[in-house]
Amino acid sequence: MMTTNFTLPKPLRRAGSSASLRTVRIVILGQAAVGKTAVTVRFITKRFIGEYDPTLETIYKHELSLGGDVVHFEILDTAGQEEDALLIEEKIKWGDGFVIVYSVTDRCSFDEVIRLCFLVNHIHSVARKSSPEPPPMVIVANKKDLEFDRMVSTEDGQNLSKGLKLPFHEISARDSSEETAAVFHTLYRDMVQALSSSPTSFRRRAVSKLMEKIPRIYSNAALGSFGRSMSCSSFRDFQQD
Ligand SMILES: Nc1nc2c(ncn2[C@@H]2O[C@H](COP(=O)(O)OP(=O)(O)OP(=O)(O)O)[C@@H](O)[C@H]2O)c(=O)[nH]1
Repeated sequence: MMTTNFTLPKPLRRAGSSASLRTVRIVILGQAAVGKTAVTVRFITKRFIGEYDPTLETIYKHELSLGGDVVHFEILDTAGQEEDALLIEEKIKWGDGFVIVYSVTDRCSFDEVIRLCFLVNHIHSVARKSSPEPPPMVIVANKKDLEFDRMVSTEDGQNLSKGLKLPFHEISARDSSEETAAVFHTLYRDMVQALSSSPTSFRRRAVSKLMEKIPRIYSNAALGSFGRSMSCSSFRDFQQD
């Protein structure tokens, strides 16, 4: 299991247990070919794998030790092409936190970020009336290694993130496992903070059966051996009802 020196706010640690287990659901959004799968697989396996099936939509399950907690990530890597509004709504409702990816080599993918952020905020504000705060989100500018093909400056990305009041990471999934992991650590930290300020914000709601049809891959399987099935508690366990 991978470990990191990530520090959690103490009040959220489960009393009496040294390593608690929590489940976080993350949805990766962004236009086609911006590197959503590359970012997800880089985080989970620390490897960069060049080509993937663009149509394959997957939920990756991955366990990681962060600041003394065992965190069970469920990461939905969406297919980037235009799709059914109902389907995207179900996926957004399913998620607790969101990574919105664009490519620095693709101006259209950058323009799409605002629409996706508003869509996430809108769907969550309707679905989770009890929690008025927008859900945790991170903006990711990927492919920064392709400097000669760059169409979106770092400053453009920073200004967008300031305007939307969201964290911003410019990364290369191809070149850096650390930069990629930092995206998920930031999001996880914000999810923990959101939970402490709004304990009902991660209450699970019923989602469509369509979500059950998305294939699941356990990180151990992605690494070449079959993963264990785990029985685990979820973020709900940390709500103080
Ligand atoms: N140079 C470079 N290429 C990258 C990087 N990240 C992804 N790619 C490449 O970009 C292409 C698309 O990557 P994917 O991860 O399949 O993109 P996606 O957003 O999941 O695409 P869809 O599934 O079609 O939505 C592939 O050829 C990757 O190898 C990066 O950081 N640098």
